Amino acid sequence: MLTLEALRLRQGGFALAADAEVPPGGIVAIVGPSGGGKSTLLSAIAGFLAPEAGTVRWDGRDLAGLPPGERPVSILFQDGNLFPHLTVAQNVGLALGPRLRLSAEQAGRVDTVLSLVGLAGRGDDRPGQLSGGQQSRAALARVLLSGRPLILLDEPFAALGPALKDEMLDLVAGELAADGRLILMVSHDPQDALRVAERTMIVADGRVSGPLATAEVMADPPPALKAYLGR
Ligand SMILES: Nc1ncnc2c1ncn2[C@@H]1O[C@H](COP(=O)(O)OP(=O)(O)OP(=O)(O)O)[C@@H](O)[C@H]1O
Repeated sequence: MLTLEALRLRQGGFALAADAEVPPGGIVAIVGPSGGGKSTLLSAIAGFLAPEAGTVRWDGRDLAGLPPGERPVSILFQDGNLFPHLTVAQNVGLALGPRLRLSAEQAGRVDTVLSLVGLAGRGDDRPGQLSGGQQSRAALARVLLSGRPLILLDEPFAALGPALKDEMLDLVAGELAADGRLILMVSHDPQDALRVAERTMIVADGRVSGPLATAEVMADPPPALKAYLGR
C-alpha cells in the first residue's frame, strides 16, 4: 500500500498537496494538465524531492530519509534510461547491483528477462544499436529484474508511435503488473489509461485526487480535468 499522508510539495512557486491511499497491484494512471505536478509527485515518491511536510509510506514504512536507491521504487523516464557505453545486458544487470561483471547465475537471469521483453540475443549490443522501441524494452527489462514493488513510469513511451506504444503498454500490463507490483503511470493520453489502468489519480489545481475508477473518470471527468480532456 502506498500512502501519501498530508503530503505538501513545493518546487519554486509551485505547491502540491496530496492525501491518498493506493492499494497495491495493477496500474494507476496519473493524469492532469501540463505543469499540474505529475512529475513533482513522482519525484517525491522516488526520493528526488524532499517534501515540505507530510509523509510517503510504503506498507506503513515512512520512506523519509531513504535515498532513491534504497527505496522500494524503480522509475522510468521518457529519456536517458540506458547508459550508452554499456551493453544491453550490462544495463539490465545494473538492477542486480553496481558490478558490471555478472556471475553466470546473474547473466542467466538477465537473459531470462531479455527474452520476456522480446530482446533475446541482443544482450551484447549497445543501446545505440537498438530501435527506440527496443530501448524501451531494455529499460523495462531492468525494472522487471530489479524486483522493486513500486514502479513509476514518467511517460517512458511518449516518443514511440501509437502501435509501438500500445505494445509497450501491453507488456507493462502483462509482465510488470504481475506479482502484485503497483505501477503509477503518467500519461497524457486518456486512451492509454483506459487501455491498461483500472484506476486513475488526478493531479490538478494544486491537489492530487483519487484513485478513482478510470472508466468513470473518463466518462464523466471532474471540472479540473474537463478542459484538459477537451470536453
Ligand atoms: N526545479 C524546479 N524549480 C521550480 N519550479 C519547478 C521545478 N520543476 C518543476 N517546477 C514547476 O512545478 C510545476 C509542476 O511541474 P511538473 O513537471 O511536476 O508538472 P507535470 O504535471 O509533470 O507537467 P508535464 O505534463 O508538462 O510534464 C510547474 O509549474 C513547473 O514549472
